[in-house]
Amino acid sequence: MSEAENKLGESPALSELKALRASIDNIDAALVHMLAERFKCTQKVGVLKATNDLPPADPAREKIQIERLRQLAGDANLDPDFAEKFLNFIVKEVIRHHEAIAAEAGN
Ligand SMILES: C=C(O[C@@H]1C=C(C(=O)O)C=C[C@H]1O)C(=O)O
Repeated sequence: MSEAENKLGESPALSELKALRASIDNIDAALVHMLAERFKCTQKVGVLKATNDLPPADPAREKIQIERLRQLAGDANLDPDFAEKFLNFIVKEVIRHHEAIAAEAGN
C-alpha cells in the first residue's frame, strides 16, 4: 500500500483514489501499447529510408506534426508546450533508431 493510501484509511477518499489510480493504470497500459505500435511503424520507416538513401530525420515533416499536435492539444485542454516536448522526446528516440538502422545497412 502506498503512503497516501495508508494515510487515508478506510474512507470515501481512499475509494476515490483507488478508482482513479485504476484508471491511470489502464491509461498507462494503453500508452505503452500505442507507443509500441508507433515504434513498429517508425522502425519500418527507418528500413525504408536506409534502403532508399534517405536521411534519418525529416525536419519538414516534424514541423507539420508539431503544429498539428499543438492544435490538437489546445483543443483537448492539454498544454501545447507539453505536447510538443513529448513529441520531440519520442521523435529523438526514433531518429536514434533510424541512425542505427542506417549504420547497420552500411550507409
Ligand atoms: C518516422 C519518420 O522519421 C522521423 C521521425 C518522426 C516521427 O517519429 O514521427 C518524424 C519525422 C522524422 O524525423 C518519418 O520521417 O516519417
